[in-house]
Amino acid sequence: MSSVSQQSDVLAPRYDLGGTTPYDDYIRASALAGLQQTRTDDPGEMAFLVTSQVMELWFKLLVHEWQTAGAALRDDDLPTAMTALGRSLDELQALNASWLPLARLTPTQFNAYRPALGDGSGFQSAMYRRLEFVLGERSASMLVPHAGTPGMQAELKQALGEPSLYDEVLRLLHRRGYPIPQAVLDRDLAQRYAGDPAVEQIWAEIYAAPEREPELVRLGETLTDVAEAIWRWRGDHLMATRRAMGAKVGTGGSSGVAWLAKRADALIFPELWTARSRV
Ligand code: HEM
Ligand SMILES: N[C@@H](CC(=O)c1ccccc1NC=O)C(=O)O
Repeated sequence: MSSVSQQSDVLAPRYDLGGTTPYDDYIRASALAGLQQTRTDDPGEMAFLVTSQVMELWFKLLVHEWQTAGAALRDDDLPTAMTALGRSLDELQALNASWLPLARLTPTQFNAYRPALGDGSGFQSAMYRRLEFVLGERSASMLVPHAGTPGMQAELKQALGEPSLYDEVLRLLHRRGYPIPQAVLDRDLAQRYAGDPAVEQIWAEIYAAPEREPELVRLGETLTDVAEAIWRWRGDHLMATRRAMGAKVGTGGSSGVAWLAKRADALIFPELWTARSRV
């Protein structure tokens, strides 16, 4: 019998690193571990704080993936775009799984630390807004809550003027000869894109003959997967909120569940959904 543990040449890791910690130099784990400052003695608050921070990190990574995908589409490099989009689907699954520690909060449990949140609200998350902007969900009014952090606001403002991931998809379709209306190509990038019947028809045609442009069907389906995962994140957020605080007013000043329900209803990349009725 030979198992790895019985081999005499098994090396233990280095213990003496000569006064440096290369892991920490790269991962910055000690800096990260210094960022969990709770405001109450309630043992449940840490789960709220860490889950929110974990989600912020996933938001950041997703923005990175979709920026990578957008830049690759601009270069007509579909393989690089698809690889980044594929990674983002796995990351979205992990993001959505991170609702679990908050999904069953009772109002009593949430109330134990809710007052310590003050006027803070996820509505004020700049990284979430950045994520929505890169997907094409955008409006200038969403810059207003970030006036208190001028650096973040400037970054968001710049993002508002850049093509979204979906804009890059439409431009790619245009370069491939699909008749994307000029008004769609020239539209004000700072506004939310509500969809266009001509673009809907183009997707319907791509889907109706999948053997003609299989990689465009795969792109459409991967974007649909992204849209569905975002819809799930919003739905899970809505249900966690409903369980934790019922119909109370939100710390951000909204009517809470009723406001979230309205936002959770909308689907991103609308034409990829409406086109299905035409195939
Ligand atoms: C028990 C847990 C949570 C509750 C009860 C809750 C509640 C709410 C409520 C009521 C709103 C509406 C705005 C307001 O008036 O405050 C909101 C918005 C928001 N929350 Fe949460 N939330 C929870 C957890 C989280 C977590 C973990 C995140 C992740 C960072 C998050 C991110 C957001 C975002 C991004 C918005 C704005 C959504 C939009 O603009 O459409 N929330 N939340
Ligand atoms: N809007 C929530 C509180 C909330 O979600 C929150 C508050 C402060 C900091 C972060 C929060 N949520 C998620 O990031 C509430 O009304 O209780």
